[in-house]
Amino acid sequence: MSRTLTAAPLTAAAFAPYGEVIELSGAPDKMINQGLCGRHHDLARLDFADGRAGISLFDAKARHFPCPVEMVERHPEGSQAFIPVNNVPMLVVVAEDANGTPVNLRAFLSAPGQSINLHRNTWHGVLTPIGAPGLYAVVDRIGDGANLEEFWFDEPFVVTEP
Ligand SMILES: NC(=O)N[C@@H](O)C(=O)O
Ligand code: NI
Repeated sequence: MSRTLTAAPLTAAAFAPYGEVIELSGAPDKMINQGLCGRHHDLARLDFADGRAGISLFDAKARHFPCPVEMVERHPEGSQAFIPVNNVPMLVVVAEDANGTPVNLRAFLSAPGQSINLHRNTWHGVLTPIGAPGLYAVVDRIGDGANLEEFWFDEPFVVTEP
């Protein structure tokens, strides 16, 4: 089985089974602040079981293509959003679940200005900036109990650029 994936440009439609792409698209839902700000409202489905939303900062090392992917993980108790502070693109790897095993991996490369929100319990690669600085705000669940399930591949996948 080929262990090479080619990253595709990230689009809301292609990513829909896994989460939302948070980006400006069309006119704002509402003008606020005396007409000086457009509000693009409620762009992602946040979901936190038995916990609360938290905002953290991830300062991640830069990666580059071809990029090995040794594992994917998921958060059974909550969604997770990655918001670039410096507009640095990220490699987003996601997969379907087959009875606890990730299958049909897909790789996307975000464009500057794009953020993502991963739906609860969705297999994904860890935050992977393609460039520096890899500073991202992360909105995810803060709460008790385990919220991280990892799956390590016997042989890494390798993701090539679009
Ligand atoms: N483990 C952790 O906090 N980070 C991961 O959830 C990730 O998706 O990067
Ligand atoms: Ni995660």
